[in-house]
Amino acid sequence: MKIKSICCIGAGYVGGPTMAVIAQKCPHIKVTVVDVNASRVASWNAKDLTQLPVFEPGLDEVVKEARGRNLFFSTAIEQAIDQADMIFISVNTPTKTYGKGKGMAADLKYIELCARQIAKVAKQDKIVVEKSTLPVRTAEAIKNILNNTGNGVQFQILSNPEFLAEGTAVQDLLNPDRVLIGGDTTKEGQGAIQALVDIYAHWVPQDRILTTNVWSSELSKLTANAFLAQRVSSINAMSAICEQSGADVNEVAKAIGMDSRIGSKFLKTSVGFGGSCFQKDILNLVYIAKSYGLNEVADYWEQVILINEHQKNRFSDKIVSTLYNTVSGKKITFLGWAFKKDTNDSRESAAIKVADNLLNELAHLTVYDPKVTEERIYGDLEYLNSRSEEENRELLTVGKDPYEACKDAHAIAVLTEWDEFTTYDWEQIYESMNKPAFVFDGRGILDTESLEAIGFTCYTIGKGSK
Ligand SMILES: NC(=O)c1ccc[n+]([C@@H]2O[C@H](COP(=O)([O-])OP(=O)(O)OC[C@H]3O[C@@H](n4cnc5c(N)ncnc54)[C@H](O)[C@@H]3O)[C@@H](O)[C@H]2O)c1
Ligand SMILES: O=c1ccn([C@@H]2O[C@H](COP(=O)(O)OP(=O)(O)O[C@H]3O[C@H](CO)[C@@H](O)[C@H](O)[C@H]3O)[C@@H](O)[C@H]2O)c(=O)[nH]1
Repeated sequence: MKIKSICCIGAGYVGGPTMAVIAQKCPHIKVTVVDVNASRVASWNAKDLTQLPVFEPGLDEVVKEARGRNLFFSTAIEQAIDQADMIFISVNTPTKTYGKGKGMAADLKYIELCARQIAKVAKQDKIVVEKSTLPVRTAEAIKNILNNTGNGVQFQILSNPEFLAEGTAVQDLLNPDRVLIGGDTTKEGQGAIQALVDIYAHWVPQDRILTTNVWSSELSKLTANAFLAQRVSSINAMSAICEQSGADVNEVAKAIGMDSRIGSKFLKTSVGFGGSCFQKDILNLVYIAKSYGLNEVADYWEQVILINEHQKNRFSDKIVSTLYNTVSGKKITFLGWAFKKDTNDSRESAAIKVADNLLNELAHLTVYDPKVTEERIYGDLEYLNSRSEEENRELLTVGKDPYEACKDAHAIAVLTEWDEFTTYDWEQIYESMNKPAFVFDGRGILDTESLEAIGFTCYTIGKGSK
């Protein structure tokens, strides 16, 4: 089957960039990305490309090339479903906040809504592709809904999880380690797999396109995230031992990473991993393990989350204990709020928890982040419900200029590894601060030796005292 028209439901961090790259690489395919969120769709259609709802290096160029040619963003969901041969479901699958599995299981209500909408609208056979990250065997539920329309339309369900990381989304999409496609072993299933393989083959070498059964594909996505997050928690656990023992976690990471069996990636210690995926997907895995009665397996993976919580708390505790056990009324400046550099996304960012802990101690926080909006920062805090909206706004201000933000601070805490933080005039910052002036580097990006030469007292995560 040759695909002429694609619809993607969900114009978020995955749907937008993924479809933009497919449209760029396959100019003969019409790609329509639809969303219920009209303002998000309007931002994707903005003339000024700096207003795209997702900030990703290089994305503006891809959108500029394809938008209006064969890439469209729209709220006309039914029309796009009707016209498409292939429909990607790329909606959010957050952790459930209610009922059975609350705080752990994936909330599949948006997925089910999509399946029902496709079932209602479709008049011709279609291939439905799970792009969202889903619990293993979700395709079964989607299939059930789609196969019970009674109108004779045939659906093939594929699993095609996305492995892009934010901040490098365009690079990851253009040059993926692998593309994973799971489908039925039937003739029709294999035909659907081939149709999707043919799309990716426009730019991805064939040997990097991996096909499996649906369940392996669904579970591989959760497994990949669990393994990646587990590496971060492992090195973060070691960072605590390094601080006590006088070892340097960067030296330890380098030493173990040179072992080709271990490898060097994902061994950078930090104030804790964030992002919309790691925590959500591991909790989902824990829930799945528990639902199969595999409690020991569930406990094993849950520990990755518990260490991550510990790391964030350890960082805020360190700030409080170093500032003579009280931060009440003291100005502390956060450099960074995003969960990693080069993204405007702050979902589950470690900064949120560290801020919440310090606000509980009545610290006065000023946050400067090059990309995260003020609205989003307050939104992140309000979501926690730890105090009233007014109290959050009283205790925390959002700075527009880093030098202004650091002025009169007792301490600076680096929460995100933005490159620009390393280029600041740190002497000027030092002059403007309260003394003693402290720097807490939660990302290990600053040159502590030169900061100490200026007069700062520094703490770097994972570095013991000499
Ligand atoms: N963010 C990432 O880096 C990343 C990477 C790989 C996989 N994933 C997975 O991809 C999925 C999407 O993640 P995201 O970060 O793009 O989420 P997102 O919240 O940025 O975007 C999802 C979009 O879907 C829309 N939507 C929800 N229900 C809808 C419906 N019924 N009809 C039309 N639109 C609807 C929402 O309005 C929203 O704009 C999740 O399952 C996530 O786990 C995310
Ligand atoms: O050595 C490291 C690597 C990462 N992190 C932190 O871990 C979090 C996640 O980083 P990263 O994985 O780079 O970004 P995500 O966009 O969350 O991407 C992950 O989650 C996506 C959503 O499922 C997957 O598609 C990607 O493959 C997977 O890397 C961030 O807070 C990072 O700062 C560290 O602290 N140390």
